[in-house]
Amino acid sequence: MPAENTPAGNTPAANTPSGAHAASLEKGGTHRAAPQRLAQAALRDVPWEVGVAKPDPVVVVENVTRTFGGLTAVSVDRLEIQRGGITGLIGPNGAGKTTLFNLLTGFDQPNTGTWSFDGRPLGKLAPHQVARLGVVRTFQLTKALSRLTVLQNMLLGAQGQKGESFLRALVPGSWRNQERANTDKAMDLLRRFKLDAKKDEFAGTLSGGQRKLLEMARALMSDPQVVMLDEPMAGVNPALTQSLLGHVKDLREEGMTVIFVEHDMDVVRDISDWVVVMAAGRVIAEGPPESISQNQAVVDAYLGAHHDAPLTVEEEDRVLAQAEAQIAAEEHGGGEVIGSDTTSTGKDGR
Ligand SMILES: Nc1ncnc2c1ncn2[C@@H]1O[C@H](COP(=O)(O)OP(=O)(O)OP(=O)(O)O)[C@@H](O)[C@H]1O
Repeated sequence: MPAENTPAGNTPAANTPSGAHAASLEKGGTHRAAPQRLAQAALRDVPWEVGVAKPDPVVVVENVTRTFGGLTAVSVDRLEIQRGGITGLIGPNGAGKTTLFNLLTGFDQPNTGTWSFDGRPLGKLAPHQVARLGVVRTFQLTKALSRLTVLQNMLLGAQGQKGESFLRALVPGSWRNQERANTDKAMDLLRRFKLDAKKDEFAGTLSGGQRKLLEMARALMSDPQVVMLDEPMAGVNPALTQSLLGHVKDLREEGMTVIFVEHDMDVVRDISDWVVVMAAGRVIAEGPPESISQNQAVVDAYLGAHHDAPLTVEEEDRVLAQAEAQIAAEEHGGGEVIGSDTTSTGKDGR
């Protein structure tokens, strides 16, 4: 753990506010701190250390492990998520990011450990109970039901419907009012995500990016406080990526806490207030975006995962000899040479 990494002298450059955000700063001639700046400011003096305490944690994870057979997919000793900020969760393939999301939202059960939302333990709850408390998630592969319309998909995301209650269902008109309110809310969100014109189309006809938007819109039907997005930008075209990024920033502006998994480091740098890095199930680093590329453990984890360390001199010689042997074999028309002969030529040629 990089104990020497401290924020002293490394405070992030203040973001330049833009658009509506800038307008809110200037309203009435006074400078009001927007929520985005509050989360960033609150994290400014937090040391860049794994498991570090946050000034106002909304989610706290303690000693959570999850194994599959002999494989430890998640082993997180302590992780706190700052309220009202955007936390990026990164790490090489198989690091345990999705498994951690599954655990925190009740889609999987751990071997050990506890975690809480606003001080309430969430450990034993089912996904719909976690959602009702205010923690929702989206999935890497969208779960939009392709044989339902866009609007029907939205209505599935509504929580706490009075129609769910048997007693309320006996009160005439009560359920209808709820249904109308849900539809109004769904249409508001669809307008916001520019999907309202598609409300009666089957979700299966939407593009990948539109499905991601639908999934985010549906997650908001339950008025969550914490939104967990699993690779929200994956497979989305560049135009929609900008739109999606804007929507994620909007969630923060509205005071929600966002945790998102992402592989694109430009996206991570652009929108994160804090970045958590996982590798082989563990949190190996955390800090503001600019701290991450300076962290040796992170560099090692990524290089190790991508196998892109430079070749040694011996390896270079061998690869070259193999290539020359292949070319020679093709020139002589002797296809049979490629293979074992090539290998032996490579070895002998050195
Ligand atoms: N249901 C399962 N059964 C067996 N192994 C699993 C299961 N789910 C995940 N794993 C394993 O746990 C490890 C962590 O997987 P996980 O999907 O959480 O990683 P990730 O960081 O989300 O990866 P990616 O970025 O590729 O989505 C991997 O080795 C994976 O193969």
